Amino acid sequence: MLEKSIREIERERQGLQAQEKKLIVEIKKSAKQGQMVITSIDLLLNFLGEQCIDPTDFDMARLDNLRRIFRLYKIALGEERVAEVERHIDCKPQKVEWLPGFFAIPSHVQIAGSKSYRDGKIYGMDAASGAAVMALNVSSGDHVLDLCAAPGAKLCMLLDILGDSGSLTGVDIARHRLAACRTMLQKYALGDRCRLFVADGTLFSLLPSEGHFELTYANKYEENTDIYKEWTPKRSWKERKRSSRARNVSASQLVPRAQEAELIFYGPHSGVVGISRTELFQIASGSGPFDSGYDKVLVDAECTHDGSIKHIQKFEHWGWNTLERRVLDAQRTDVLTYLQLQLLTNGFRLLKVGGSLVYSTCSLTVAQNEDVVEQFLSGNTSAELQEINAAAKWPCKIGRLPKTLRFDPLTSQTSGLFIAKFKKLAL
Ligand SMILES: C[S@@+](CC[C@H](N)C(=O)[O-])C[C@H]1O[C@@H](n2cnc3c(N)ncnc32)[C@H](O)[C@@H]1O
Repeated sequence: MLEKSIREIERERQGLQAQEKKLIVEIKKSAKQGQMVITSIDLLLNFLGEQCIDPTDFDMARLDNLRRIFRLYKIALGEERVAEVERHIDCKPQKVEWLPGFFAIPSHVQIAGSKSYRDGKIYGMDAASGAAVMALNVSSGDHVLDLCAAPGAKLCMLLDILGDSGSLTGVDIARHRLAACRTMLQKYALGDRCRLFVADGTLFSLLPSEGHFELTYANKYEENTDIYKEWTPKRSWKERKRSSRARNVSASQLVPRAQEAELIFYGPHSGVVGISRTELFQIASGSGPFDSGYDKVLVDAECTHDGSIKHIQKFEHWGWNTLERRVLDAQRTDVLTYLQLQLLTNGFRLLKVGGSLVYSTCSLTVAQNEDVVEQFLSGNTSAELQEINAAAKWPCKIGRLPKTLRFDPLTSQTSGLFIAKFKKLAL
């Protein structure tokens, strides 16, 4: 009975896909014949055509059939667990050969209801996003900053790679999104070396806590309210009041100041436990360079998400008429490119000399990618674009600037993503 209805649903889905495909072909034909049937899908095709994707190849039905990708959590524990996942999702996952720990399954197979997912053994993550993390080349002991961290797929992968040394600081301006990120850390038990701040990444100024501070007997047991004890979801009344005061101040201004970064989570080995509030909130002032900056910085910037298949597919529910406002609006793009440049500049300011930064967006527009990179390079003489060595084996294209990379659904069988990597030189 159940099997029959699943089959029916699948048939219906395929029917809808075929209809949609026909519609797109018709739109293209009409446009070619000069009958101006301009619809939002057409606008999207034109928009993508002006960027990197050939609109004659771009078809929604094909995107819908792209494989679903998941990452095996704690791959160091062995890939034999794939057999267990296979039992739980009732489908044989295929290894993504160019990206360790990543597996592909057909798009109709859902992982969210499976036992492997519920038990925190796998999480859904696009392979291009995995590539952005790999490009950063994080090694054990690194102090890493993720400046636009929520909802946290890249943050989790970074922590997984980091293992049991170093630290990770996750920052995001959206409290509810960062709270979801905290839930994810707890689900996957990855939070040991992580601290999360609600803050504006364009102003964030806290350097990594090197974690030299041990929680002494005295400050563990004495009533010293200025020293961070082990994190507990139930915060003291005093602490709740302090953060609500900070929130009110930030709400009354347009953006929070760096000092108003609000700590919403920290693990026992994140360098927070045992230090005082004054020590934690020491501000990196000026434009650097700082000896004590971060070894690696990820700026996975806010963007129009036009390369994200998941995002574009949401317009089927939101209505294609909202596309112009949400994706194609030139004014919104201007605001975003300004934000992207500010995020990149501040992330780079907090980077150690010799350290690396990865800038990525899931937009395919030149304005949000190569143009931002060019502007940034022209104002930062200590920044050098770096070759991403691992990319030699990746199914992606070179961007419009040498050494930058572009993933797109057709070339890479992934969501769209732009990646650029920089090194900070001593001047
Ligand atoms: C593309 S998403 C990041 C995705 C995330 N890296 C991941 O892998 O799950 C961009 C994020 O930037 C955040 N954001 C937007 N403006 C920001 C700002 N000024 N400072 C910090 N984060 C910001 C958004 O709230 C959003 O969560």
